[in-house]
Amino acid sequence: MAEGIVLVLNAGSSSVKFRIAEESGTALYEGAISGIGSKPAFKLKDGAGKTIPLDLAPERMDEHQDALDLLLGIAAEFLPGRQILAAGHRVVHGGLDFAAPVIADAAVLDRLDAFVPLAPLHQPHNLAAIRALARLRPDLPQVACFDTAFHIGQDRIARLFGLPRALIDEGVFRYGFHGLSYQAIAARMPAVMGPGADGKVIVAHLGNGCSMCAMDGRRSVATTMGFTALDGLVMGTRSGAIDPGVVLYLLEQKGYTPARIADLLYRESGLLGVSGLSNDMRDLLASDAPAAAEAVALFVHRILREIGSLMMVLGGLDALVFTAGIGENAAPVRARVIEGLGFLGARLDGAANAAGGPRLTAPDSRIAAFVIPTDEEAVIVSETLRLLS
Ligand SMILES: Nc1ncnc2c1ncn2[C@@H]1O[C@H](COP(=O)(O)OP(=O)(O)O)[C@@H](O)[C@H]1O
Ligand SMILES: CC(=O)OP(=O)(O)O
Ligand SMILES: [Mg+2]
Repeated sequence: MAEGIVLVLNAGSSSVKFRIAEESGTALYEGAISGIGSKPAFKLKDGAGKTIPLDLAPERMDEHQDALDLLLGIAAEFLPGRQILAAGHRVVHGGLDFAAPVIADAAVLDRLDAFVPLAPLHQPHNLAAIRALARLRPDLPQVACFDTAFHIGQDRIARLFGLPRALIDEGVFRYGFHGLSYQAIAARMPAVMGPGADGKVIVAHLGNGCSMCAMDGRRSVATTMGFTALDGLVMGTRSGAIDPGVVLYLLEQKGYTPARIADLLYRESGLLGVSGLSNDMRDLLASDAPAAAEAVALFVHRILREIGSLMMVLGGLDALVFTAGIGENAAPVRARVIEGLGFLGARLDGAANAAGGPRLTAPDSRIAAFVIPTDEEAVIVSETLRLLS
């Protein structure tokens, strides 16, 4: 009998990234459906990364359900006779309740609804994709894999805010995110870094959302994101950490509504807000506008400040790992971060950095730096199969 396949979905606000994998984990196809709610675009690649030209996308795609319909059609057309065994999903917020992947049945979905306000850019779409697929394929086992789970073993002190105990007791503390990415990196680190992988390492996930994770023995000991994915670094459209007094000022002095403030902090700030130009690091690096340069400078400055903070939690720093869209591709950003650690003995290897690594530092560098491409989808495939077996 032909091997079954696993469908992986990483649903965002207007897009669904997907992978179709063998039971062995080998990727057969992957891609993204973007433009949900407007004009859809469809990208498909084979397992070797080669683009497959397709003219399938309809004129309009109103809902995630339409995207999933399209995806199931693709699976049937390209993999005739293959049975879909399960679907695995990235779910950004699992709160305190979910420390490991679970079968996402109706009762679990109802509990996960509670975290929608804490991850408005992600959680509603993650859950919508699971529900849409459940309507199309009610018998298909669906597994939710959480971005918060990797951080759950952190010391309690690393997770507390200095807030009244009653709020702490109801779960207002630091959860941290990008855990599927950090899990993928932690698994790859020994092959790329050797025994140093088990030392004191800071992983910088710099994508659309940005965070850093301090790892010791490849376990999370602290991270820059907190109760929500707004905290920490400057991101594409999110502010990162700001003085909470700014929120009070907007509410009390400027009459902003909570919804207006949420839009401001999640969608209009970060690189986009500071540059007034774009949320895309490529555009900013190519621009000679002073505000674009300022946005990039702030992005790097905030990374360096947070490295300082995470190093103190680790009690030192052996290595730095860059990953995700900016971390994997933006050599000028990596160079500025590594040069910022020069006083600690970090020595950039400019040619290696320009070539994309994996090692970015000279042999005599006291802190090693690497690029390791992330693979959230691979983690979801293996977790989904593990849960089902
Ligand atoms: N060649 C590049 N140079 C600089 N930045 C890049 C490059 N390629 C991608 N990026 C950045 O990576 C970001 C997307 O990161 P990615 O990890 O794919 O995001 P997500 O998966 O969260 O949507 C883009 O917004 C862009 O700023
Ligand atoms: C949690 C988060 O910020 O995810 P992303 O980077 O995919 O937006
Ligand atoms: Mg991402």
